Amino acid sequence: MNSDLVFKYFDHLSDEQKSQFALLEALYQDWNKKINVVSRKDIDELYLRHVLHSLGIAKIQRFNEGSEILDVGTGGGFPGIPLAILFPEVKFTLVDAIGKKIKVVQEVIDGLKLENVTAKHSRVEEISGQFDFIVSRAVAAMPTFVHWTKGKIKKDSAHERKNGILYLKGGDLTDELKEYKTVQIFDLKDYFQEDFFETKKVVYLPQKFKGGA
Ligand SMILES: C[S@@+](CC[C@H](N)C(=O)[O-])C[C@H]1O[C@@H](n2cnc3c(N)ncnc32)[C@H](O)[C@@H]1O
Repeated sequence: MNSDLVFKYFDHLSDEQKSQFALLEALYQDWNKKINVVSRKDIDELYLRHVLHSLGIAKIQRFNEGSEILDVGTGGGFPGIPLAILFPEVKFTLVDAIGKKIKVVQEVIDGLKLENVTAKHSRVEEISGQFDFIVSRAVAAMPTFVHWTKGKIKKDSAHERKNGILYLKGGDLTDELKEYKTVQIFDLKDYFQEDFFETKKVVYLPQKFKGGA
């Protein structure tokens, strides 16, 4: 499996973007040997389980030039790094509480020569500034996540869709999301045909909602 999987679903990429996507495998293989940030099984399927999954957010929301996106609990750089390659005119801040993960993220940023990404070693609660959208995968249940990110979303929207949270989640979310009346759930199987996406979703929570924190 290689970066062709990405090109299958995302055309109109520049040569630079194509080479950045192609370079991800070597960069992660190399860094993962030194600092384990991606499981062995996942590194063999990097383009499916990490890169394409991260880009699922882009199938739901295209970010406008100049907008600012925060990736909370980015780990090895997901979903932030693939999105930053896809949207070179958008400013990304990738934050994680574990320093060695941010070290890998910084190495990948440098290796790809990405100029639109800042990696920060911090808990998200301590991050200042406001963002158009907050993206994430596999960090916390929605109520905790909403609490952590309170006040970090800009009020004025630069997109047709209201600013808010775009969270990659899987499985049955009925219970976790029951208090959020305005939540919208998008099935990634409607966009990607691989079995991996059968249960995968993008959860969109607009900034203002009833019943939340
Ligand atoms: C399961 S990993 C997911 C990593 C990445 N998002 C992915 O999907 O591959 C969860 C990450 O969230 C980070 N994390 C948890 N709570 C956090 C917080 N309050 N602020 C920043 N990072 C946090 C952890 O350090 C860990 O790297």
